[in-house]
Amino acid sequence: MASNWAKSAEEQEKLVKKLTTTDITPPNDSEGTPASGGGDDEEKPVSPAERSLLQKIIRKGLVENKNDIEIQRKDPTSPLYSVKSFEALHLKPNLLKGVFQMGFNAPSKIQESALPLLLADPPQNMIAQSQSGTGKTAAFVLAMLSRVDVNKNYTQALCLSPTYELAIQTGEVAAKMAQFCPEIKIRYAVRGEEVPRGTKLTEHIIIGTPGKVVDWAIKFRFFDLSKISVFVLDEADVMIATQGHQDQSFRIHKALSRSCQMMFFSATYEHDVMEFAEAIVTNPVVIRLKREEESLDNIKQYYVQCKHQDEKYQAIANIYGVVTIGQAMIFCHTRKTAQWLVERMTKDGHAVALLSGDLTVEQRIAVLDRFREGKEKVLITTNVLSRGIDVEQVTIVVNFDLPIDLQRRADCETYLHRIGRTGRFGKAGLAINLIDSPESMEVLKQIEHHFGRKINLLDADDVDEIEKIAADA
Ligand SMILES: Nc1ncnc2c1ncn2[C@@H]1O[C@H](COP(=O)(O)OP(=O)(O)OP(=O)(O)O)[C@@H](O)[C@H]1O
Repeated sequence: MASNWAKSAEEQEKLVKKLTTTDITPPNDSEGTPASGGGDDEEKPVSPAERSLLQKIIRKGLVENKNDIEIQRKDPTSPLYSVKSFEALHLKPNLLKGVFQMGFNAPSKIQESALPLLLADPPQNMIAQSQSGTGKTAAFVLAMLSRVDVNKNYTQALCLSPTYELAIQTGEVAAKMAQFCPEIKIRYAVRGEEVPRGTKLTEHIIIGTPGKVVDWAIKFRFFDLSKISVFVLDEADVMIATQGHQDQSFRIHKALSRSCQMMFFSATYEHDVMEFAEAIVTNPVVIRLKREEESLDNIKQYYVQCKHQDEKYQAIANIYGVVTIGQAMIFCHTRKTAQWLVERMTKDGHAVALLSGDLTVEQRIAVLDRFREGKEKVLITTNVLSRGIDVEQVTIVVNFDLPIDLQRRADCETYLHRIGRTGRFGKAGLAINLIDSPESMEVLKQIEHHFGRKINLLDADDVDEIEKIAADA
């Protein structure tokens, strides 16, 4: 196993070298200043757009959800039904072929209810909210692809995405789904894309960012907004978090025809998002799939008593040495600790990945891509960077430092998010907390008390025991 892990060490090492200094003395602030507390060790917060992108990159497949769909509609005469198969949607055969080619056997929960409405005649307006990964993008991409009439050579479907990268992600889904429909033409309206003055675009679908779409449609009239029959506003919650995007979206929306079908997607359901939604979408059907609560059921929790940072390192090395299945994530309090740990593990010949605020967006994507593909078994990160990103394939979570808030008390919400799993996973997980001071022991006690669950002591030298526990997880 160690050789497997070592295989990719070289590539990872290149990244690490860029990021770390040659000084590998243990940082003495691992339980020190909370990450949000300032200083040059502080991680910069990740923007909602970037978080959403990273989440998409690391995701392996559909996020399942056992909650029931909630549907509200103002017009009781609008048809409501759900489908259990893609065949039941009567798609164009080549489009259906593309859907199956992507490995989609049956509609996801949100798709079961959303797709019949999105494809209905007369068209229905929709506001849909469900957490990232539940199949929203695939749903509206399918709706756009089915609605366009390829005999008309002008733009008929428009999708607004908050950023360049998110628009590209959506475009890639559309290209895959339309792989057997070469007659459907798609164009990106994003930075770097230039169109000569006076051009009339003939692509059926445009996926772009609001600023570029305002330029192309309103300023230069490369396409006619009044001829758009499907308008999608994706990642609305991220959109409103980006300065100027909401106003630009309204400008675009104003130029659409009354008969244009409006679809509005968001991963969250806050008041400002819903206000935005209602201003854009008239007489909508609102579909909502609540996030499943995370829980500590099926998670085995342990702590390892260490005297100092070096012993914490040793504990990690022991765990790394015996774990042969699954992937692990190690959380450190500060960037400095994370970098120190990565450097030390790399020097000892272990292949580990570092997700750090020092990386550019492209580097972060590269790190997460490699981790998703299993090229590294261990991902070391700080909380600031990874908060809100679900890493489903991880079976072992190590808290090199326990999460604490500004008052240095246990941050139980973060602990639950790092360790917890929703019902969808079914399988067990393993959490190991490294304790090296009376303060960190106190934080552990607060966590135990908060969740009403005992966290057992584990001897990090007892490799047989660790092996057994990891194998059961
Ligand atoms: N019906 C399906 N069957 C199997 N996999 C699916 C299905 N629909 C979507 N997926 C896959 O599930 C993952 C999540 O889907 P999708 O990106 O559409 O979700 P999303 O809700 O739009 O997420 P986000 O909010 O991050 O955009 C993707 O990898 C996608 O290929």
